[in-house]
Amino acid sequence: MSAPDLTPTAKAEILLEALPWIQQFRDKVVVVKYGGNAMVDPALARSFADDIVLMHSVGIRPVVVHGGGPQIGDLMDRLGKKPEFRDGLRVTDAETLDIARMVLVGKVNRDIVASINVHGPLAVGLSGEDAGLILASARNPDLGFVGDVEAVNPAILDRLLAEGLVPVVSTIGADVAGQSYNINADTVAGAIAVAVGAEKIVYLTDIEGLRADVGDPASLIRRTTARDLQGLLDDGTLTGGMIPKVAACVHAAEHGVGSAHMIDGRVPHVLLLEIFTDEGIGTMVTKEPRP
Ligand SMILES: Nc1ncnc2c1ncn2[C@@H]1O[C@H](COP(=O)(O)OP(=O)(O)O)[C@@H](O)[C@H]1O
Ligand SMILES: CC(=O)N[C@@H](CCC(=O)OP(=O)(O)O)C(=O)O
Repeated sequence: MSAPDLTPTAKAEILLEALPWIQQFRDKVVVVKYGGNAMVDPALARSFADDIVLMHSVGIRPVVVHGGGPQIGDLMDRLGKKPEFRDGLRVTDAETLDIARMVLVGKVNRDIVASINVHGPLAVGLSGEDAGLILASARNPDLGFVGDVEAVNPAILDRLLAEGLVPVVSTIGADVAGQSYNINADTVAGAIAVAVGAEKIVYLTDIEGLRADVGDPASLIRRTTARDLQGLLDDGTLTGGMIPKVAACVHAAEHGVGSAHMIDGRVPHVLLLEIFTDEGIGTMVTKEPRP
């Protein structure tokens, strides 16, 4: 049913349903990981920007961490390079690092900042190299310039948030010698959520949530705990891009982030449905079981 079909009372009830959630999340930091697969449609990109601005307008402090895997893949194709992944991570030689940096920092970040700032001067784009935000180290020599998050220095984010701005972070980090690394965006989002003391982290992806059986849409896991997910990671049930995502949810939930969510970024305004409705949406991960 579209909004004009609702009675005035029904419309008011929908708005009122948001009230306790607005109160609960007021002044809290919510990290939103915007996956590359969830940003391919321009209408969805606009609905994402609307949701971030609405969250900000009711006093939530969003931090956007974005991916761009498919967009990096597209430019690699155009340049005649073949993407290769191991356990969900892109093997990154020096040329691929340049491509990832150009696409993430130079294109995807700019597009997100621009779409948020249509609503007012709110978003500031930065990469993990800015103001020492992400100290990286080489993850494994076989993967080339793929980084691990060694440490997050959240000072620049704290300053931007204190100014009422919305940081939009690209996931390139640097080591102490200034060497850049390509870091999986799910991993960075989890580490940033822990470092800024976020109340919640939300992953927008291209599937409705975590499935117990990837081939069976009816097997959506609505609620789970960090411990149960660690079991899935250890027994090899998860594949591809879900591995870093689930590992990051476990890390966040075990290090003080109230809840981690995996939701379907292909659904317009899915962020609002997750944050401001009673039933939520997708998969919720907490440290302890919740009713
Ligand atoms: N158990 C699982 N439940 C849901 N998705 C899974 C699972 N295992 C693997 N996947 C895959 O993970 C994909 C989402 O991860 P990824 O492609 O890295 O997205 P993003 O670009 O949002 O980070 C899904 O489209 C799905 O194909
Ligand atoms: C090391 C590594 O794999 N880095 C990722 C960074 C982008 C990313 O994570 O994007 P999504 O969130 O859209 O998948 C990559 O090169 O694709």
